[in-house]
Amino acid sequence: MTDLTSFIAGLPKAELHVHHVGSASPRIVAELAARHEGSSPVPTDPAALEKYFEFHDFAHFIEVYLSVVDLIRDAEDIRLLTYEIARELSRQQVRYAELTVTPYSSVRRGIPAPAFCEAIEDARAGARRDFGLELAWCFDIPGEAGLPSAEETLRIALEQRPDGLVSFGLGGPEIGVPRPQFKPYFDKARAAGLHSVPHAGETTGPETIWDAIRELGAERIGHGIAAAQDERLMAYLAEHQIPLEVCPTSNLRTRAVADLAEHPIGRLVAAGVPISVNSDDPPMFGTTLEQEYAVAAGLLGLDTAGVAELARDAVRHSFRSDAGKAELLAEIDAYHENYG
Ligand SMILES: O=c1[nH]cnc2c1ncn2[C@@H]1O[C@H](CO)[C@@H](O)[C@H]1O
Repeated sequence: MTDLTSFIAGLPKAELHVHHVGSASPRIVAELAARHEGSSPVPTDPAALEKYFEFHDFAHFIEVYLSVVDLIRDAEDIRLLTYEIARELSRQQVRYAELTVTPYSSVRRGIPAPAFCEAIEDARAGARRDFGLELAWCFDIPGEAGLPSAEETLRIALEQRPDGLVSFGLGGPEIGVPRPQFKPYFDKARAAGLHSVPHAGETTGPETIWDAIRELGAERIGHGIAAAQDERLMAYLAEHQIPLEVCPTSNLRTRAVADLAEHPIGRLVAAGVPISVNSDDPPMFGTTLEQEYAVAAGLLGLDTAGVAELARDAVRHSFRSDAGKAELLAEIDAYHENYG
């Protein structure tokens, strides 16, 4: 282990962009696939699963993602999945995580909204009790399912309003799914006190990010790497301190970027755009949050002080309480001071 790798491993962290089903470990996916063998294309064998998680492009990724979503059939699956995600995050010294969950997908498959919310909240209590990890939820609209899914996601968010819910998002494909159509739903979610965190500029250009800001009131942007193509947008993000949640390996694996060396993270940081580094769908992309910190450190030329600052930025950009932020920032400071 290099010095930087071991520094990253022990560093207390916050994770701001990680998808619920996309965080299912190969063991959990295999277990669920075995339970539903015959009715699902998802392989149960780990080597075959690794191959299944090789994506030709973003559309293929979403197709595979939804086949894994389809394995989750009841509230007990949700509870197990969420608790196991918390275990893995805490293993990486994650103290606070905003998990993007898509209640629409589960409710559509027959899990009632109250049972879904009860299951994630149970796991949240377990994560705090057993792992010292604070979980929060971003309820996202699966863009490919259109306006009915927006309506339903908003309804679930407002009617159930689980304690951990902090934000409202929009995921899935961007091509053919213009952001402005979702404005009424984001308006209502924001009026109810939820933060706005849509995906934008992952697979389409800077105009989608402008739409996310102007129409959806985005306070943070999921991915947003296309901002690097627009100087005026980068200046705007810097001036208004709208952070991007950057997930380098995800962009490589969905082929949003051809090569990590071409990843725009360096240009974004040089332009003063606030960023955090995140893992997105770690097992599906063969990565971890620790690995994303290492990748970012390589691309940005960071030493331990730079990596500690990256971890602080994620805390600062989070929707955690001020007291929670202060506690985690102090923990990062102490770790950095005492290291080595
Ligand atoms: O990188 C990503 N970009 C967009 N959506 C994603 C990504 N990873 C997982 N999802 C998930 O894809 C589903 C279908 O819309 C949603 O559940 C969304 O959360």
